[in-house]
Formats: sequence, C-alpha cells, structure tokens
Amino acid sequence: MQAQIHYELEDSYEHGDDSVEYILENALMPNDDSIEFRHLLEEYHSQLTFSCDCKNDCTSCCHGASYKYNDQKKELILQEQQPAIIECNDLCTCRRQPNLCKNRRVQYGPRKQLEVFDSRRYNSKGVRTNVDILKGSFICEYVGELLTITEARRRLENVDRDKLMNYILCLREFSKAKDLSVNPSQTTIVDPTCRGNIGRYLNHSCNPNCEILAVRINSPIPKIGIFAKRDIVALEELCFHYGGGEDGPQESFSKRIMCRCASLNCSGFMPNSII
Ligand SMILES: C[S@@+](CC[C@H](N)C(=O)[O-])C[C@H]1O[C@@H](n2cnc3c(N)ncnc32)[C@H](O)[C@@H]1O
Repeated sequence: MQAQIHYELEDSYEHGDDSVEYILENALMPNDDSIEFRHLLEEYHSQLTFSCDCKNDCTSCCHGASYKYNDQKKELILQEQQPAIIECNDLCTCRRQPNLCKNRRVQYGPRKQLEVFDSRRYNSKGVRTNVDILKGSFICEYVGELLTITEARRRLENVDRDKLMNYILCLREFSKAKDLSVNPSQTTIVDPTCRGNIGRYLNHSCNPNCEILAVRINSPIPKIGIFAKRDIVALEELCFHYGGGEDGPQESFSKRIMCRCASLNCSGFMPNSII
C-alpha cells in the first residue's frame, strides 16, 4: 500500500529507463513480515499532529519558519543554520499556497530546469542545472523506497558482491541530551535503485555545492531534502557529500571506492557505508 500525497506535488522529470520506476514520494519496501517492517509501516502511516493556526504568512510560525524570500521575492530559500526543517502540514490552518504560507517548499516538488546528463567527471549519469541557483534554494528530494536497517544491509551486500552502483542513502539524525551528549535519534534509509526520482542521479563530492537536510511535513519520517549550499551557476553539476560533510547529518553509501570528484580537498575515497 502506498501513502496518499495529500498536497499537490509538481514533478515532470522522468528516468528515460524503463527498469526504474519514477515515484514522486517515498514508498515502503515490500512487507517482509518483520517487527522492524511493522514499526516502519506504523510510522509511515502516522500523521504529525503538530500544526499551526497562523493567520498570517507563517513568518513567525511555531514550526520555525525555515524559509525566507530572496531579494527579488521570487523564491523561498533556506534561512541560515537550519539543522532540520518542519514545514506546515495538512492539519495547519494556514493556506497552502506559495504566496500565502512561507513555510512550505519541499512539498511542492523539485525545482525546474534540472537535467540528467552524462557526466564525464563521474563517468556515469549526474544532474546539472540549466540556470543559476541561489544559496539555500531547494533542489529536489532524494526519493526512493524506505528500508528497514536489516533490508538495507541485505541490499548493500548485493551491491558490494555484484559491484553495482549504490543508491542507498542513510540519514542519521542526532539529538542533544540534557547532559549535552549527542545521541542518534532517528535513522531513515532511502533506496532509489528501482523506484525513485531525479535525486538518485546526484553524485558525491568532497567539496559539494549542495547539502542534504531532514525535512518533515506530514509524517514523522523525514524527507531527505537537497539544498544549494552556495550560489551555483548554470551548467554546474550538482553534488552533495554522501557522508554528510563536516557538520551535516550523517549518512553513507557502500564500501570504499575511489572518489572521482577531483576537488582540492578530495579524500580519495567515497564515504564508507556503516548501516
Ligand atoms: C546515487 S548514484 C549517483 C548517480 C550515478 N552516477 C548514476 O549514473 O546513476 C551513486 C553512484 O554513483 C557513483 N558515484 C557518485 N559519486 C561518485 C564519486 N565521487 N566518485 C566515484 N563514483 C561516484 C558511484 O558508482 C555510486 O555508487
């Protein structure tokens, strides 16, 4: 069973490859009758009840007002220093329209003018932009099948054994306890190998122009939002750090492979996978 999209999400990209299904939002992995799966299923069908009753445009919304308009007032971009984003949801009384609520962006779908292309640097597919992009702009979500940890480990074994490209992304969120110790609070694993969106084509860079952030809308399971980490010029390839970067949330792909990013600070290898 796939969850309903409650809001209108615009996404006209496609894979151009019949072996991969284009899906607009995360779908559950097949039921393997495990307790872990049942827990994931329960979360998947839960609704966040934390809603706002803003009468204005949500600039001082209880969700934290993560976005602001750029100087030309054309696009909502991230406010500085956002470790996690909670957008307004279906239970909020604010109006679901870009010019009426400023706390909704990811739920409207990927930005336009992205292109999947054959990246010479990575010797495989990549994503580039056909226009300039401002720092803090939303690129797209990293959409795929939601996996349990056990299923992710099983699939990663196959990836390593058969030396396949690895699309499994594990987002780890951390919380600070009263004694200031930092503890893992939630792990979200997304696999767009067979079912996913345009986000599956972004490559890794040790000096990336994009970053990933946890974004919650209706569900307690976060979406993995990809945002511009700096201003980006037209035709630049879009990349993010598969290991979360220095201070981003931790996520990882599979075993050690040589990194092709060619940045000055390249570590030589792609981030290791520890799920
Ligand atoms: C999420 S996919 C990215 C899209 C992929 N290039 C494609 O053609 O579908 C991740 C895979 O791309 C390749 N890749 C991504 N970043 C890389 C890098 N910095 N160096 C080498 N290979 C990379 C690896 O094969 C990796 O398993």
